Amino acid sequence: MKILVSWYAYSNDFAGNEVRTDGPTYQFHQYFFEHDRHLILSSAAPDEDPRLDRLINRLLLDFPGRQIEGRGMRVADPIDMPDIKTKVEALLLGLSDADQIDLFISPGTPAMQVAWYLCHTSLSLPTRLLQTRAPQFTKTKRPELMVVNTERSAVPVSIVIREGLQTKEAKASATEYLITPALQPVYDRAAKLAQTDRVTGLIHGASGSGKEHLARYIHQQSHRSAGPFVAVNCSALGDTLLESRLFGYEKGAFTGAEKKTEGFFDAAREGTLFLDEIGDISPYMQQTLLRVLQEGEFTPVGATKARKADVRIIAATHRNLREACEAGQFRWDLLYRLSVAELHLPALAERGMTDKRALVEYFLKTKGKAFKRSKPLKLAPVVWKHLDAYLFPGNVRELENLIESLYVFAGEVAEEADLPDWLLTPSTQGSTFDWQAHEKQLIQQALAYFGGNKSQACKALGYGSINTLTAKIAGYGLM
Ligand SMILES: Nc1ncnc2c1ncn2[C@@H]1O[C@H](COP(=O)(O)OP(=O)(O)OP(=O)(O)O)[C@@H](O)[C@H]1O
Repeated sequence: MKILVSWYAYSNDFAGNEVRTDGPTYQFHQYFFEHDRHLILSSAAPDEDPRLDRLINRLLLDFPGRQIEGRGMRVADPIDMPDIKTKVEALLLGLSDADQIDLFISPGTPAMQVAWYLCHTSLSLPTRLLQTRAPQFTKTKRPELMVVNTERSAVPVSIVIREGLQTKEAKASATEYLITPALQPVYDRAAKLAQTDRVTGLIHGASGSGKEHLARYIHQQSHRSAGPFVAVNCSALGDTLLESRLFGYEKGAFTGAEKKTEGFFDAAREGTLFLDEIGDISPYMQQTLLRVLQEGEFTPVGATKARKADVRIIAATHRNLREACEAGQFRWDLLYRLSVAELHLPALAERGMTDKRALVEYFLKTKGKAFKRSKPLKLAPVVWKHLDAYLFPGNVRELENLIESLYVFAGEVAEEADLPDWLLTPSTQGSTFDWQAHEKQLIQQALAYFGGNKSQACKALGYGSINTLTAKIAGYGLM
């Protein structure tokens, strides 16, 4: 899909209240539009710009059948470049499935043009920068279209950003993050998010599935990596404590506030603030946080002046926040603010057998180093079978802890006796291993876990095709 994105020009696209047919937006449609969709941006709040509606209606009237949409970007100050950049970055990330995103840069303020330029050079999205030359400046007396050649323009900031990104790649080395095939799409998305400066991310995933790990990855890949990464578990703190910890407080703000204290927003300045279990915060904190996200400022408890928040927020939750919103427990407007870039981490059982085995190998290696073993621990075949059979409801953390405990208790080779009881299912215990009973039980467990969904069960069990699973289900009389 080919998408065109542009601001509209407040004066050049209008003469009074009338749409100008010699304005840049109209002329683009008249001469150059060959796109599947045009997103026209306005600095007003969504659905609050009658001029934008007028422009779109006129274009649709004169160029019927075109897909043209308006988007209110809520930019309070049209020359506030960092704010504009953050907002268009978020928008562009949401279009990341497009084959081509053409940024028509002629309409808009210089700050808007610079923001387009920076997005084009710093995000690895399929963007092109397009400009038009007005007819009065061309020999043909028709407007001309130009693709801006960014390779030849030497704007230092883009070079700094690119160099910055390269060093960060080296920093987040492959040994810290095991990116298995099932995780690749979510880590790819995370890497794109990392290239933006302040776009907020929302990570969904069950407990122990690696949400904080992924948030750290985004931080380390971003140009904020030189700054701090601060993680806060929101569910562990009540309202008053959470508020004072997040925003800090003034001396005397409440009983026990003996000296002015900085909060996590200060501690994470120029870095990333990870808000874990965001789904558990109270309605009061939801409202407070929404204000901070909207205004980019926070006020320490007891202070009268607000401070600029220079952090990227990544939130995480194990809850389904849409359902929580429907049930009236979470604010839709906060969800929309947080979920500019949503990332879904699969539970370990959904990631399939190959992924699980890769993780076991990975932790055997990394924990071997941590425990200063000359050789990594080996697992007896029967131990592998137990691990295959177990669905790890506690996800990666549970698997990691298990390998650690084996390093503590096992010799050079971990045997069945080294495994904790809870991991041994009755059919897998004992010296004469009954593989068929074991496999039957495994299939039953997987089907129950995935609510009868065969394709998910098939993936978790590591069978090559669903036919294999269907045949086994029939063979074991599990129909
Ligand atoms: N891709 C990965 N590569 C290596 N280690 C990982 C990966 N994902 C998770 N881990 C490890 O698994 C453990 C659990 O991860 P993490 O703490 O990020 O989970 P979480 O989803 O944030 O958990 P919770 O919801 O309970 O806070 C950590 O020790 C982390 O290092």
